[in-house]
Amino acid sequence: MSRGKVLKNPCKSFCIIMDPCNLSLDLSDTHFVYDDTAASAVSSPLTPTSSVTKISPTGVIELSEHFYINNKQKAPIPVELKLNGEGIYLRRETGEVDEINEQRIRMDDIIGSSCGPSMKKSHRVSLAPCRRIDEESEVEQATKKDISAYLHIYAYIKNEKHSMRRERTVRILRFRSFDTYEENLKVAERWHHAIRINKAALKHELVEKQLLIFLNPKSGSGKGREMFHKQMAPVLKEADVPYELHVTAHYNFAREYVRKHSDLLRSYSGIVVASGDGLFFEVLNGIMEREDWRAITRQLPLGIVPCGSGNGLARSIAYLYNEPYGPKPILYATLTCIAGKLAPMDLVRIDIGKEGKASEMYSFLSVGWGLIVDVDIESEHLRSIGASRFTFWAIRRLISLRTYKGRLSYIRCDRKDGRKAFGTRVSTVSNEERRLPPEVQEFHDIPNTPAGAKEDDFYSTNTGTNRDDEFGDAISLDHMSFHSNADSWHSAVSKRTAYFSLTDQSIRSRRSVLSRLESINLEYESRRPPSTIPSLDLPVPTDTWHTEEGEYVMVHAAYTTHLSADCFFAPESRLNDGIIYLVIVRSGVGRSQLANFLLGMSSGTHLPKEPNKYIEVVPVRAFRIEPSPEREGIMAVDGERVDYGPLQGEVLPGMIKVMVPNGNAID
Ligand SMILES: Nc1ncnc2c1ncn2[C@@H]1O[C@H](COP(=O)(O)OP(=O)(O)OP(=O)(O)O)[C@@H](O)[C@H]1O
Repeated sequence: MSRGKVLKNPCKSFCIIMDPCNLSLDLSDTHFVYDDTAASAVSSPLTPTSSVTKISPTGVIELSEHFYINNKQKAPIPVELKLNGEGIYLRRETGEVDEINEQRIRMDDIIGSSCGPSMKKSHRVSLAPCRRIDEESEVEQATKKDISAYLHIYAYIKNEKHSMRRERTVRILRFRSFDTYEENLKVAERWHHAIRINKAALKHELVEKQLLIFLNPKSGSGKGREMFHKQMAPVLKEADVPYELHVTAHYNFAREYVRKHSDLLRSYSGIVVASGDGLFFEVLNGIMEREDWRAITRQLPLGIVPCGSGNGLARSIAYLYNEPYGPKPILYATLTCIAGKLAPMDLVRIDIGKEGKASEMYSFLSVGWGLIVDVDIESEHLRSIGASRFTFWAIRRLISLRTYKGRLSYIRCDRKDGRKAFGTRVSTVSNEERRLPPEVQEFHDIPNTPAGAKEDDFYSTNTGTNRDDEFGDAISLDHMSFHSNADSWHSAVSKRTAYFSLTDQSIRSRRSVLSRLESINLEYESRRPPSTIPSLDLPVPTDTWHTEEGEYVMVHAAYTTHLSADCFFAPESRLNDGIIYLVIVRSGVGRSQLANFLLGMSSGTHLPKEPNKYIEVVPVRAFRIEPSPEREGIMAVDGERVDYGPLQGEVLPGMIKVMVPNGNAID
């Protein structure tokens, strides 16, 4: 919202007609409405002669109309109202100079509108779900007493003073220029329709499909249901977003649903998880177990509404788009999920265990070994005391500090090279322009930068545009660098071969071998994303990997900025940077240094600015942890405990699409 003139007399300003910014969605009376007819003219209704409608070449509808703020004490105040693709512009036509006389509400901030007869307070409360409005009797009532039709426009505007808050604002337009309610309703519906069309133009589509929402009634404080009905459902209703709600009945309920549902793409416009990070992990892995995982990850966006205890992903998304998180994270995240904006996000494929006990999973948040996961998992039984369980247990663990021996390997990747390393630049390159190295010529789409173009022209940006080919292209480039001298790389679980390459010796009938290999590659590709690193059974190459052996207090790999709402763990991380931040704390670190590290995690000041012998952060694109078997410990993926033993992770850049707020991502 921008204001044209300095407010000198706020009492007379437009704010008198605003719903009082009530974030808890108490839909209390709005005392003032904009009438399309001045009160003095009601006895002889006027047809609004000033109404103007235009349709721009892009399909955006422009409407303008004069309204009045009727005031018992004073003469009606005329207000000019314009609606276009940018939003709503209001100008109060008054000669007085000591008042605000302009307002703009951005289309991005408007979530929807509704129109109908007067909404009495009791009916407004009925925005809460499960309550039915008897529309006929309402219309009858309205026609008897009030032939006006009302349009409610709902917006959530960033507070100018506290930009880290959004405030609910309702504008009510009253249409009563005509003799009957039906005629007035038609005019109101024209505005309602125009808002819908203009919002859709902003999203570049009119989404008619419904959202699939999973709600974990047990997550966080266990008030998931109540939070949904009080904070999410009213916003979805105001935005007129259709949805199908599934309350999870048990562990893996959501995973099974997304894995088995035959046609997710045709049924839903996106999946929203109203829960903690644990349920998001379930949904993600359910998708990756599907045959059509590639289509789903490209086309079906995932959203999260933080109802859990950790909420690292929701906090990271809000941070990266400079959006408020508290004091109403559920409300703000719901607004994010209906904003219609998507961004690619990296995943990390995790391989665990060897010798017949191998398993794989897809992670979006972190992998932990040592101190942080010990504190998190071991204090699980103290959940009832809330967030202070972490402080309590961290102090305990600082006093009796444990260290773990093991081997750590990784492929280093500088921040500025994160995207480059994976070749995500290539999706704009056509097949004809792609040049292939001799050993794989003709059957792998390995692209190159076209002549004359700068490499940077092809790097993906973090703007959330649709880059459907990102992941596929990333695989191709990696394949080029890793597979040219091998007959095959085995997948980490070693049951399947992820990718085949072709050496000169193996070519007898080039065409037939090529087509056979092509089909094998396609088959495996459809089952799972190809691996670019050796399986856990095989040693890592010494030329591209760095390996060290030692004793560690912890090793934590993070790929979102926040591990939980109050743990700002990897401040440099971006949703789609292709980087895993490996934070290593080595044995020998002083207790005070460690205490400062733990205390600094909430503000992101825990990582040393200068190279440090004991605490180090390394940007990598793949890592392997091999704990020494002599001591048992805890390992966790996205906060969930996994089998203790060898584990490796490899980043899959831009693998899924997530719902993000309107506005630009931070650099
Ligand atoms: N009805 C249910 N009963 C028991 N467990 C469930 C149910 N629904 C989901 N779960 C499981 O509960 C686990 C934790 O859920 P979730 O992550 O949503 O909450 P949380 O642990 O409070 O939050 P966070 O992971 O952010 O700390 C998940 O592994 C999920 O699979």
